[in-house]
Amino acid sequence: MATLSQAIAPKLSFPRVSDGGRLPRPRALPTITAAKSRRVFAGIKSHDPPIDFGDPDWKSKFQSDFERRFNIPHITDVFPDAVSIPSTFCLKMRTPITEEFVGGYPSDEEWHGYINNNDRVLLKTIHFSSPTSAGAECIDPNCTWVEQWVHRAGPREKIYFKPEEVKAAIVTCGGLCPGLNDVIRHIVITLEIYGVKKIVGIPYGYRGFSEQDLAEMRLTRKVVQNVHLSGGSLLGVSRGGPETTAIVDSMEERGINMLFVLGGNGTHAGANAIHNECRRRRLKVAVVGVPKTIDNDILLMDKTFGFDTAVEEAQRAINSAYIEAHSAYHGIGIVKLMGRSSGFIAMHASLASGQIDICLIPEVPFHLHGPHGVLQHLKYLIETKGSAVVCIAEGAGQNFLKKTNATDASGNIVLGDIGVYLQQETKKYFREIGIPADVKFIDPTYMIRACRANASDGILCTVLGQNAVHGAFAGYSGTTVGICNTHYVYLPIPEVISYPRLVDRNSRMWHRCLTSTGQPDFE
Ligand SMILES: Nc1ncnc2c1ncn2[C@@H]1O[C@H](COP(=O)(O)OP(=O)(O)O)[C@@H](O)[C@H]1O
Ligand SMILES: O=P(O)(O)OC[C@H]1O[C@](O)(COP(=O)(O)O)[C@@H](O)[C@@H]1O
Ligand SMILES: [Mg+2]
Repeated sequence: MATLSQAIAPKLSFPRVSDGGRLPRPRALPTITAAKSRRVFAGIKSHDPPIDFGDPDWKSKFQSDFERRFNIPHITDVFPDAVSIPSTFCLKMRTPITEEFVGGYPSDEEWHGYINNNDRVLLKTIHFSSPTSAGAECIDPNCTWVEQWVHRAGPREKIYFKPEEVKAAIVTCGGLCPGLNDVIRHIVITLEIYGVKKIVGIPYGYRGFSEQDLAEMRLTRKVVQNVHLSGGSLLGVSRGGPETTAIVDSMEERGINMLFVLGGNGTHAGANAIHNECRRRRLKVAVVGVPKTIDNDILLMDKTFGFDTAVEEAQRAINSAYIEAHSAYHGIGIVKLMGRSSGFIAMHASLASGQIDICLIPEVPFHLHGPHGVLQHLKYLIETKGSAVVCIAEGAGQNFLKKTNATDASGNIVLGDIGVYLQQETKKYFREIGIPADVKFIDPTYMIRACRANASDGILCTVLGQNAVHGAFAGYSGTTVGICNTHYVYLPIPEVISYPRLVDRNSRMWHRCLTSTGQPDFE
C-alpha cells in the first residue's frame, strides 16, 4: 500500500519547489489538459500509486496533507523568537501618520476589523455526486465530499514588522496587464496607512535589480494618486533578468525587507525563489505576490485582475470583425486574442459578444481541413448565413505552424501567428473551391493589454493590493493573494503555478460557449 504522501504526490506530479532553488519553469502546454489534470488530481492515472481508499482514515489523512500543503510560510518558521506588535493598521486615525512613532503606535483595540489567523475559506464549493457530473473534480472514485480549506486574507491584529523599519519595494514583471497601476497604487496607499515611509518601485521588472543605470523610484500616495487612470505600469515591465542570488544581493544592499511582486507564473516562480533564498540567508524579509495575467492562467482563483477588462475590450474588436464580415459579400472576420496556453479570454469574449460562430482555443484541438474541419464549417456558414466570425486564441492550432524552438528572454516559447495562418488558409480554401470570400483578420492583442482597468478589475486590484500589504505585515512570505469563491485568500506560491490553469473542455462554461457559437466538433 502506498503511503499517503506517495499517494498524494502523483496529483502534484508537476514541478515541485526545492528549497533555495529556482522553481522549474511551469510546464508548457498542450501536454496537460484540464481534464487530464483532473484525472491526476483524482489519483486515478494508471501509473500513479493510488490513494488507499480502503483505509478508513484516508480522508482525514488527505485533509491534513492538504492543510500542510496550503500552509503559508511565516517569518516565525525561520525566526521562532520574532516578536509581534499590535497592528498599526487602524482606520480610525483622523490624520495620516506623519510623526515618528515616539509616543507608541496608533491602534484601536476595540476595532473588530481584523482577520483571525485561523479563518479559512472553502476552496471547492460543489459537492459533485458523480465523477461524470460536468466539470467534476473528485478525490475518490465515489466523489465523496472532501473539504479543502485555504487561508483567509486580510489585516491581522498582530504584525511582525515595525513600520519605521520597513523598506518596501514593488516590482512588475512579464507582459502588461490592465490594473497593474491600480495594484501599485493600493500597495503604496496601504503601506502608508501602516506607517511605512520608505517605499520604492523597482524599474523594468527583475532587471531593475541588476542594471546599474536603472534607479529605484520613490513612491508615495501623492506619486501614485492618479496612476490608475492610465494603463501599463508606472514602473515598467520586462522579461528575463538576473539570477535569484543577484536579486537578493541587491535587496540586501538596498535594505529591502518587504517585496511585492506583480506578475504571472514566471514572476511568481522568481518570487518563490527569492523567498527561499532570503530564508537560506536568514533574512527577515516578506515576499508577497499579486498574480498578474490577462490569460487568467493561475490555478485555483476565480479570476486574475485584468481579465474582465481584456474580455470587455475584446468586444470592440469582435464587433468590428462582425460588422466587416456582415457588410462584405461572403465576409469572414477573424479575431486573434491573447492566451498563450489558456483560452479563457477567447471563450469569455465569444460568450459575451454573441457574435462568434467559431471559437478556437489551445485546449481543444481542431482540424482545419477535411469533412469535420473548420474550413468546411466556414463554407457551410457562408452558404447558410452569408458571413462568419472566428475568434481564435493565440496559442490555438500551433501544431499547424512551423516550430522554431525560439524562446523569449524569460524562456517562454515564441508562438507562431495562428491568426495570419488561418486567414491565409481560409483565403486559399475558398479560392480553391471557387467561392468568393472576403477574409479580414484583426489582431487587437496589444491594444487590449495596454488598457486601463475597468471598474470591476479596479475593485479587484484594490482588494488584492491591500491584502498583499496585510499579508506581508502579518509576517507571511512566499505567498500570493487571490479570490476564491468570491472570498479573498492567501495561497502558497508553488500551489498556484505548478502548471497553467486551463479551460476544461468538459466544463459547463465551454459547453455554454459551444451552445452559443453553434460550432460542431472539429476534431
Ligand atoms: N522558473 C523561474 N524561476 C525564476 N524566475 C523566473 C522563472 N521563470 C521566469 N522567471 C522570471 O520572471 C519574470 C517574468 O516571467 P515571464 O514568464 O516573462 O512573465 P510572467 O510572470 O507574466 O509569466 C522574468 O524576469 C523571468 O526571468
Ligand atoms: O509579446 P510579449 O510581451 O512577450 O507578450 C505576449 C504574451 O503576453 C501574454 O498576454 C501574457 O503573458 P504573461 O502572463 O507571461 O505576461 C500572453 O498571452 C502572450 O503570449
Ligand atoms: Mg507567464
